[in-house]
Amino acid sequence: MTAMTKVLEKRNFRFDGDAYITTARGLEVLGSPLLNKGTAFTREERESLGLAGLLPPAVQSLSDRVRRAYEQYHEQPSNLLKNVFLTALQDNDEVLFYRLLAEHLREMLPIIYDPTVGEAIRRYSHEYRRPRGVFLSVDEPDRVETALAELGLDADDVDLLVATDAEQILGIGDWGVGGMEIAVGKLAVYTAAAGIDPARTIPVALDVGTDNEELLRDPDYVGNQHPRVRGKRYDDFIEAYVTAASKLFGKALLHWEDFGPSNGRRILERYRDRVCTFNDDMQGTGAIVVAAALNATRVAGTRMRDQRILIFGAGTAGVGIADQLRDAMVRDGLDRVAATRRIWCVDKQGLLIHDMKGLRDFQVPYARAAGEITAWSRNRGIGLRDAVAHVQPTILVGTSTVRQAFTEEIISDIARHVERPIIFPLSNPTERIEAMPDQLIAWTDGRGLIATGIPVQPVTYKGVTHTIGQANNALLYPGLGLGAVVAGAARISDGMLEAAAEAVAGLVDLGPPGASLLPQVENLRTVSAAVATAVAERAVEEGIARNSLDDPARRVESAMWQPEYRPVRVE
Ligand SMILES: NC(=O)c1ccc[n+]([C@@H]2O[C@H](COP(=O)([O-])OP(=O)(O)OC[C@H]3O[C@@H](n4cnc5c(N)ncnc54)[C@H](O)[C@@H]3O)[C@@H](O)[C@H]2O)c1
Ligand SMILES: O=C(O)C[C@H](O)C(=O)O
Ligand SMILES: [Mg+2]
Repeated sequence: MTAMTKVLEKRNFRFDGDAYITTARGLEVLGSPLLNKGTAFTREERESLGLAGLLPPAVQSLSDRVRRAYEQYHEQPSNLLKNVFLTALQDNDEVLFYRLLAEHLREMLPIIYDPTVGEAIRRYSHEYRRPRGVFLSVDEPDRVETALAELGLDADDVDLLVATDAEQILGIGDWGVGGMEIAVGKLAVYTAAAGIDPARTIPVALDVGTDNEELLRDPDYVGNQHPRVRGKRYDDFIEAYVTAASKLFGKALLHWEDFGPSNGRRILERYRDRVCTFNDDMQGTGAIVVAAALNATRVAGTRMRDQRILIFGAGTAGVGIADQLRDAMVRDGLDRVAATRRIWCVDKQGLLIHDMKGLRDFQVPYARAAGEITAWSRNRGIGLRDAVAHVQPTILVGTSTVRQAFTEEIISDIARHVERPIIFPLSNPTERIEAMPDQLIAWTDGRGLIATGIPVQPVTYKGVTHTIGQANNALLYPGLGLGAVVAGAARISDGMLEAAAEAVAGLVDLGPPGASLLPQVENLRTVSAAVATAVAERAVEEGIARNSLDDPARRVESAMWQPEYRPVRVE
């Protein structure tokens, strides 16, 4: 057998609905994280799979293994090492990893996902132990299809691919091949939150080089050590990826994560009508912010159509949020032009104005006419403070990556004009957040309606405990993905995003003072089930579902993979 035909062999197991059937024996079984149960293999399985001498005698249960793993987790001295420990656990025994995560979701989500994942991405080449996912290189566009085929998966074996080119990871910029960790982390959340079967997912690093000087100089860097490729070669590479993924896994959803603003938007526009695809930072974020804004306006007793919205940081997420808030105002009765005019964007060069230099194409719809602001002082652009003073926003969104940009002066100014200011500092990770909730609550004298991108503790102020919702796309994209998979959606429509946002918003009890605007992360499974059902129903209504669904809620429930050990039998 040649080396090539060997790597293209089919995966060494299949699932028959009840048990894994495998051709693997001995160490190969223990080295396969989807099959491995370690000390939980039964005596019969040990005998038939050639494991009898490879394991200590005790036969333990999944809960025994979870208990031990939890103790080991607590022995890790830092969040980064906890992340490394969990990664190793996932690479050893996926069921154990997901059960442990499910039982300690609130505690462990910030370790496998935001904010610790940011540190894991920075340290990727140094903490590197073993690969996970598929690494595609811009220098070898002809190998894209072969590389994806090397997993040995058939067309019906894959539901979902999460790909990143890592140009704008969270708010920490360009981290080259280390971006693989965000694809892996997003997929872990898909499984923990929505029960997407981990065996049916593929994380993909689209390695186009990096402009990060630190990585270019680092002898340990494991990615392509050259500057980012742009222009036609970049586009051809993305095209090769979409073509190969669609050819090999025709029904799979293609999720894009943490691209730079212009590439992210261009890619989405190019492929959104061609394949089932979405950009999480633009669309997932936009939809979760709509959910939080719908609930905030309910608490404030105001209408969506009456909001004045100021977006600070008009990049991928900021403009994605603007688009969906605009659509939400249109649904509340405004025409598109009037809705757009209720949104102001401030970026590095200040308030976006038509005649300014360096305006990016996707920012143009939100740029203000120069005539509109003639009365405003304009020496060196209109910064956030002046824009706030003139606009008096009812909703302030931060997607700028600028820590502490929302100052006491700015927030107090808003609080003087607006009864219940809605303030969402969404930049991740923690070191990038525009203001912490305890500050925002104090500066608005408890009237602010707050949601953040990172997980934060509740804030007690003058006797009221404010629970802070996590306006992170993690509350939305897993259900969106599951709904699309269950429906066999041919594409992801704006209607499906709207349905997802409304489903999330509808799950919250807004009655108690200080109530969170969004569901709590420990309820991720319930949230994702509701989102998936609403999304699948909408896909059917819009005629883009390829599967027929008589009872979408039941189909969603039964599609959810559960972290439990299944029998392993020999082929
Ligand atoms: N909560 C969520 O679910 C969520 C989702 C996506 C992104 N984010 C966060 O939002 C932030 C932005 O992400 P992105 O993907 O949109 O990045 P991006 O690079 O596309 O956008 C950031 C924007 O902020 C602008 N900016 C930078 N410095 C500024 C300054 N001093 N003043 C005004 N504007 C400034 C940049 O010019 C850019 O337009 C990140 O921290 C990311 O983690 C959060
Ligand atoms: O990854 C996250 O925590 C949310 C978002 O996709 C981001 O880029 O910040
Ligand atoms: Mg992101």
